[in-house]
Amino acid sequence: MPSMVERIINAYNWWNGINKIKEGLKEKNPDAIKFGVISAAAINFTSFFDPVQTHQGAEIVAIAARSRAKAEAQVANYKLTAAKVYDSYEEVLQDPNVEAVYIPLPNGLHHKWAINALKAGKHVLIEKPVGSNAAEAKEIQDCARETGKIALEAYHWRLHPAAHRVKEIIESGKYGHVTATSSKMVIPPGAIGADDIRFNYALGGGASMDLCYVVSGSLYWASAPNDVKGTTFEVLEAKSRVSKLDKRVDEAMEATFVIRNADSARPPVMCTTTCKLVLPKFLGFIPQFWDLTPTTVVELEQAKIELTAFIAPYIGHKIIITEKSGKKTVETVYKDGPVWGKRGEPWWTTYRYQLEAFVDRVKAYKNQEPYNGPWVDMDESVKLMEIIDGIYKKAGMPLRGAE
Ligand SMILES: NC(=O)C1=CN([C@@H]2O[C@H](COP(=O)(O)OP(=O)(O)OC[C@H]3O[C@@H](n4cnc5c(N)ncnc54)[C@H](OP(=O)(O)O)[C@@H]3O)[C@@H](O)[C@H]2O)C=CC1
Ligand SMILES: O=C1OC[C@@H](O)[C@H](O)[C@H]1O
Repeated sequence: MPSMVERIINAYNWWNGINKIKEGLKEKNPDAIKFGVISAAAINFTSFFDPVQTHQGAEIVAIAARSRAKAEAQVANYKLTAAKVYDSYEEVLQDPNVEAVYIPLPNGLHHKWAINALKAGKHVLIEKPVGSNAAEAKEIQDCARETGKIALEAYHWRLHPAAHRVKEIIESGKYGHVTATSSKMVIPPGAIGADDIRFNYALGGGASMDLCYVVSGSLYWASAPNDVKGTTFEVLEAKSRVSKLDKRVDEAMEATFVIRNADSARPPVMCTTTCKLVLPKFLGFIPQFWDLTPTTVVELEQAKIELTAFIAPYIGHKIIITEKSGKKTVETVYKDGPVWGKRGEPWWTTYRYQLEAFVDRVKAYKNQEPYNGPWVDMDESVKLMEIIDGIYKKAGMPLRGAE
């Protein structure tokens, strides 16, 4: 059965006439980047197959799942006509035709398979969060450097023009410095089952891991462009609500941390994050059932900027600027923008922008050209995992991958 996210994408494609557009884009370019996919994950269609179907520079040539039948079912269901089915992930990595590997495994397996893929000479697009903890993230970064291959953590929202536009407004200086941020993400009741990987400690489960976008939102707004590495942070408070079945797994987490930039002209930024995989019940009801829109808010000296639906801005978002004077401006951005220039289509999802960036970067690599387009650097991925580790430590919980 399709997941809730897949059903949303299906409805989105139907509404925007994208299935017709896909027909016209079926033919791949001769130099299309050839991808392998390891696992028949539920997210595959939304995050990868769907964008590949509208990108003539990307092609899926291999897939494996722990059971061959599961991989074959995805090939048939999503018409992956060019994909060879293998019996193991390792065989995908050993296929000389595969240039890059998409890794949608449980979080606790990202590190192992990213390193295996890089060592097999493949570029990697790794689902978020990039590893179980910061040490694993750093090892992936080091391995990508050593092998000379490209590694991208799939923080798709960071590659959408709406996020870039908010960052542009912040950095314009018009409203002064950033002083605080708050980001929130809540999973709708019933969207995930009790046996989901998200509740499995050994597989890197936990709300802070799965809903790591809230930390990504904080760091992107708070840090000086091109100097994420230079930022330091201190977690001031972290309150978890843990699973009754495994106290190492956070069902929800509220955290406050301060981010400081190397550039001392920028004041410290107070960040608060809320993430909930499970909403608490009261007398059998969920009182917060309406509180589901993911939002991120940036407080500046002279204004507040809110980006609604920040992890899925393609579905419909608002950039709301409320100045201290009370003046309110609202804008939306679905294509182009300050980082992409003239690029994109109003219907491109965050995953489609992500694929565009990844393919562009691999192409530049193959042509031995520099790549200056939109990206999420591994320095940012490592810093994000350091903050997530810090949140777990402050909450008195073990780091993922530690036990
Ligand atoms: N970018 C985004 O918007 C989203 C990203 N994600 C990320 O994608 C990843 C996968 O999430 P999702 O698709 O929901 O998860 P699924 O459980 O559907 O997929 C995980 C896959 O991992 C494979 N796997 C390998 N070893 C194990 C194991 N020991 N236990 C369980 N599964 C195993 C399974 O593969 P096999 O098919 O080989 O049996 C399974 O299909 C996560 O990292 C998650 O954070 C998830 C949703 C949205
Ligand atoms: O985008 C997302 O929404 C739901 C989450 O459970 C998932 O892992 C995440 O990436």
